[in-house]
Amino acid sequence: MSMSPSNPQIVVLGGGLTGLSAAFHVARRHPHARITLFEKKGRFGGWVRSERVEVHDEDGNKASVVLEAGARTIRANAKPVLELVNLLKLGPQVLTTPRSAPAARSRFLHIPGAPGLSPLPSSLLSVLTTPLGRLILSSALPEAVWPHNRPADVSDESVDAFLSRRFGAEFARTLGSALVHGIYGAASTALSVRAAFPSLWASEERGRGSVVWGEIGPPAWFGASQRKEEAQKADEAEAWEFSSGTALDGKLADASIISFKDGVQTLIDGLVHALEGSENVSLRSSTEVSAVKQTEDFQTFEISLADGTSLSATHIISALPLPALSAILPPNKPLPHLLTNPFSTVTVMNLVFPTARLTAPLHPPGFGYLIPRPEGGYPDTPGAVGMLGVVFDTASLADQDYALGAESGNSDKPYPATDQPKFVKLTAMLGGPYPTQTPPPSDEALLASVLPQVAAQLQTELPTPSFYRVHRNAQSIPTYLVGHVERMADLRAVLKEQWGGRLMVIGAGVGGVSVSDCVRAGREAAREVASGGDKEI
Ligand SMILES: C=Cc1c2[nH]c(c1C)Cc1[nH]c(c(CCC(=O)O)c1C)Cc1[nH]c(c(C)c1CCC(=O)O)Cc1[nH]c(c(C)c1C=C)C2
Repeated sequence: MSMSPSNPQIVVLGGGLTGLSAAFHVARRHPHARITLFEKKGRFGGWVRSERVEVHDEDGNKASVVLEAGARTIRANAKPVLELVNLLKLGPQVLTTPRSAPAARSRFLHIPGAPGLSPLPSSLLSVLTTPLGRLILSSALPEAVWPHNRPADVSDESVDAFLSRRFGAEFARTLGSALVHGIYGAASTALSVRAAFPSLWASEERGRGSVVWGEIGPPAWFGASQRKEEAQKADEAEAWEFSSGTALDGKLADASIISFKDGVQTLIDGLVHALEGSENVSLRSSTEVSAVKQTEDFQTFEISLADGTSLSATHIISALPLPALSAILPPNKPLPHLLTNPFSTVTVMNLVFPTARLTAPLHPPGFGYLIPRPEGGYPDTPGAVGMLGVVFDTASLADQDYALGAESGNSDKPYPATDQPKFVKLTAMLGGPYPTQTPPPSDEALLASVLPQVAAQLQTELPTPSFYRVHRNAQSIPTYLVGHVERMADLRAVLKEQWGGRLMVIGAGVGGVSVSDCVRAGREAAREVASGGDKEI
């Protein structure tokens, strides 16, 4: 079934990054469609939220600093985001971190119970000389000769089970759990490897049982050159609109990650601005949708709003969290699997420290550190605040911040790259799979618990922060449980057969939690609207 050419009315549910991207791409692709986006809250952007705050120290230094509640950086090769940056003309706002910068090269783990930080190897030499390098080597070498050991009836497993099976339990706990903390804020024992790291799963198949060979195997054996060609063709077919003649040119050469002068919220503000300027789009915040139903011939939806009004639509793109979508579907026509996955709650604590009186840097140069699951597992009862990791934000995002006022002698200008900033920002990430106290501790109590932990991990004395902010991102990141890929295929089939492909379900709950995944999902939904739901979500 294809989009009715006469008067398509498209409703987008949810005003986070996915919903806004969907509305933007639909508006571009279908200029004759009427698009209405509903957002329950009073602001757009969902979990993306940047704020600029003024900080000062006791010596009279002042600065303007950007803090993030959610995502803070984006990979420089994230084509859906680069395209959006280009289309929204946000190139001049983009900040880049070069691949050679410590923030791109140096990462650390803090192993619970052991003092300080352990570097993750970033060169061949460090593979041989660091404890984590030796763990990687002593797990990867046997893996390469370990026979195929995936049971024939296993079509998915947890990240922890997968890594333990191939690389051993210590590797899985130390590196696997830390990685999963840093992306999903979840337990690697629960997360599906096929859904979260499909390339690992595929590598095992390509390598005839060995992930290592699947990753690095000789090209002729595994058809690597053919794969590269296929990837290139797929890329061309995508027809990304950002290749040349844009302000991004040059900026991205040698960049590893990007962000924006005023934070990731720039993407949201750019989308909202563009959509508000579109005649065929209506953005409705503070508006709750209470029910949706579809006529039997699949042609029309009736969308009821909490204020008692309603409207009709030919298509719905839902970018709502799956449980929120479940709550507004007709009770006699539920969709499968919307309530299967749990969500993790990640508490984000932004900390800004004054540095003028420090005699040594607050932390080593690098991106930050992740903290693996403790050897004995997560505690059963809430105790000290469970820490997942710390990001050294100033290392990659110093250009967002600038000195203020006469005392600095550097009024309203970005910190010169050579200057030691007078303030350093760090973000502590807490919660996830650790049990939480009810009621949650106050911000002051949380700070009092986190500061000594961070000081011990960094093996330094911390000055009193000039500023801190706590964001409790409740139920923010879905944990794809084992079997997610198959369940989503089932969901797609039902959407096609029982909803005529006119209800599209996208977003972090379905197909990827990164900024790039969200933008890509919105872009693909716009294409799907035209094809009547034949494309895979
Ligand atoms: C609010 C906390 C978040 C945690 N994970 C995410 C958020 C928003 C989502 C996320 N984080 C990363 C990825 C992968 C990105 C990609 O591959 O393109 C995703 C989807 C990686 C990542 N983790 C941390 C940072 C700074 C980054 C880079 C991207 C980003 O800015 O989010 C640090 C970090 N995030 C979390 C924890 C516990 C943590 C620890 C240091 C949870």
